[in-house]
Amino acid sequence: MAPGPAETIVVPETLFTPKYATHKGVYKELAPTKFDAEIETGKKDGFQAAKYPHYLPTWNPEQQYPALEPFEHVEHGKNADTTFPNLLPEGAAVTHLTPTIGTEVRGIQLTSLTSAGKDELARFVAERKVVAFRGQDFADLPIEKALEFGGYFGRHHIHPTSGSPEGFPEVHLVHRGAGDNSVDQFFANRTSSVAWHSDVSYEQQPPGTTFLYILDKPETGGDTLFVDAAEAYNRLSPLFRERLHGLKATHSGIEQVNAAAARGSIKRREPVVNEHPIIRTHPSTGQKAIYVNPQFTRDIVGLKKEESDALLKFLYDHLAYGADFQARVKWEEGTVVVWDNRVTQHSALVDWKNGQRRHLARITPQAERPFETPV
Ligand SMILES: O=C(O)CCC(=O)C(=O)O
Ligand SMILES: [Fe+2]
Repeated sequence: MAPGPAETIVVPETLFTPKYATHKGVYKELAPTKFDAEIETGKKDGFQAAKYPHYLPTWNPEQQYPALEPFEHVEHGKNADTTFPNLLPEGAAVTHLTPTIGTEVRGIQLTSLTSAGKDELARFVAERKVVAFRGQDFADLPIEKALEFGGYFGRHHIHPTSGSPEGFPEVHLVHRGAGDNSVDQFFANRTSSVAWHSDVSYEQQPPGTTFLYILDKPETGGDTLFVDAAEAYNRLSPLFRERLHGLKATHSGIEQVNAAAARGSIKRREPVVNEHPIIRTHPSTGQKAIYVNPQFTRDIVGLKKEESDALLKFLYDHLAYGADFQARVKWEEGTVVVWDNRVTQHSALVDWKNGQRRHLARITPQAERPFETPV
């Protein structure tokens, strides 16, 4: 898909909370060198005894990037062999978790895939929505090699705020709970950790095939939930689908940057707001899927506030309650989970025993600008 004209709105600095103006200064006291030294000497709370210390998160305020430029995305799944001979040769054990979403694969190594195998991977994941590859050596690769693998599927997304391994801002890290009180604290003022979203949907070209791999896990808990947004679309009546066709919604990255600022963290880029179709088409399967999520979608273009809120609430509830088109992935050591952010949403679950570490790394190739095709 050729990218469309650049209509991304870059939000002026003046719209940030006043806190943001001071946070850069405050953050200087946590200059990366001191921070890194604390990690190395194991002094920083929660950073001791990591299995993968080179994957511990750092937030380097010197990582400052210009607005993302449009790029031409190549969808490798498009020309893939849909019998998957290179991805799933004889001997691969394939178990579907549910009829429409979720598959577990054992007996193959992602890192040994040829280009044809990677093309099939993109297509297989688009069809199955989320696939857990067990027994992988991926986490043991040098980070450059892991990025080289992921870079086949699209341009690496650099997250505006998240922690990343030192020197690799293209890797998004999830790290919580190591010897600290953060799991209990999490529930101090909320009742649930469920937060459905499609990653960074505010970007003009949000991610497609996405990789998340486990580095360290709690004894039990910390599963990840996924919902099949294409099946969610299929469940709607033809009349209701018709109402959704042609509508667009805004997706905003402003609040995420503001929240990071409020906790004294970094901003790698100015946040953006983009409009995307509410129903997007997958470029290789041609499936239509609901593409609004409660984390980043703000309003439906052209509707009044109450109308927009009501319609979005219906769609969010429909996705969230759809246990009959959801899958729950349990992490095992050596698991790489690959999902297609264009046709799914997901949520981490913070339900494990306080004090245990949960540590994952995400590689997030960007894909095409979302588009809608006629029915
Ligand atoms: O921690 C998880 O299970 C998922 C976190 C997440 O939303 C992501 O990595 O995109
Ligand atoms: Fe996510």
